[in-house]
Amino acid sequence: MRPVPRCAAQLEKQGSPHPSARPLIARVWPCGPPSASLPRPRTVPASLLVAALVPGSAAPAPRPAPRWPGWMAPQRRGPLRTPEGSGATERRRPSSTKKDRELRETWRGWLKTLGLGASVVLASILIWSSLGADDGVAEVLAHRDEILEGKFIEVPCSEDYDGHRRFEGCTPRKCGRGVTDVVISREEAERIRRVAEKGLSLGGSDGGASILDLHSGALSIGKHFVNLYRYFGDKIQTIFSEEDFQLYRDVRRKVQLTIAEAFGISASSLYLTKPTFFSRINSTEARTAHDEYWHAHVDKVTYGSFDYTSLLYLSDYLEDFGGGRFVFMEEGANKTVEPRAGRVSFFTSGSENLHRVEKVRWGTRYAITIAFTCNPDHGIEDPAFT
Ligand SMILES: O=C(O)CCC(=O)C(=O)O
Ligand SMILES: [Fe+2]
Repeated sequence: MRPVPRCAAQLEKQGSPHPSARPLIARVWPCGPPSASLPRPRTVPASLLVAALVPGSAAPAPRPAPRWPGWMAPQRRGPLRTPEGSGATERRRPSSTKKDRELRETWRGWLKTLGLGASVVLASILIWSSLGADDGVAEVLAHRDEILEGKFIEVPCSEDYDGHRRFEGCTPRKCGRGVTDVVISREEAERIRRVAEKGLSLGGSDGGASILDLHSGALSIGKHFVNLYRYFGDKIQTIFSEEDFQLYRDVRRKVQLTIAEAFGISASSLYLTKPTFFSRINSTEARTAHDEYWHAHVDKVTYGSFDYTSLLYLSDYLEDFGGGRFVFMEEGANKTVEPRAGRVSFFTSGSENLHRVEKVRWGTRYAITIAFTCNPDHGIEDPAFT
């Protein structure tokens, strides 16, 4: 039996003779990290956390082997031990011994304070790294609570586009990433989220990640996918309405204009490409590779036709779900986008924008992936109410 392909690259290798028969979802979630040199998520052993939080709970450090003369030296610095009540030492240096004791007490106090302070700092660092930024996040590009009119950061283009046919005036020469909260209203986001909810309520993955692709009809069900349009036939007309599809078209058009403006290209040179899908992610454990949405990937590698990727978020980070932030991965300085309903995040699809999604820890996260190609041969029509 042939192994189930996990991504476009594996599908190509298997050479499926009927591209339309391929499980579309196999192109949706990436194969895995493209490079072995990617920063690995940092995890903190629980024992370390406990040790840092509870003074004295750390396992005793192994005692160094006795070494002459160092190991014995501290004993000579202290007062000489004499039989109790003999008073020999006191008689010899009474005032200096009292001072010594006071000095030792003071030092002990200082050391205790210092140790406690260090433990608190260490514990804070460990908690922060285990709960929040699980892969060395250094900077938040877009906070959930801020309303960004348009933030754009240019980054040098990778060479990924050279391996594909170039379309001057469209294929990225200027690369980067942008976030805007003013293109799609929260009300529109809520309406489109309801479309996602009703579609996904017809199925849903056994694992934590489900998709619904209104163009191809792919819908996660259990450990598989069905074609919604074939599976539900005419009943689909009672589930979705023409307004739902009109809403998708409006959103797509607005996002297309935003991308064209940000990258200084004509909107008419961009074509919607596949897959375009709603995603619903919760904290249920993954059951198949299709549920593993968190791997770092490059969209141009994963999906092939993508030149510009956009994500429209339909729920709020820390209100509807925890974890699940989008992370642009950069050496030593990852950048996060915290999802917010109505927030559009867009970027050129090459490896200049290697990214991943943090695992969702609680709640449910909804988003739509809408991408554009410069190659008209890879363009698709808007999803339609058939
Ligand atoms: O949902 C997201 O934030 C990102 C999804 C993603 O990376 C993708 O669809 O390729
Ligand atoms: Fe992606």
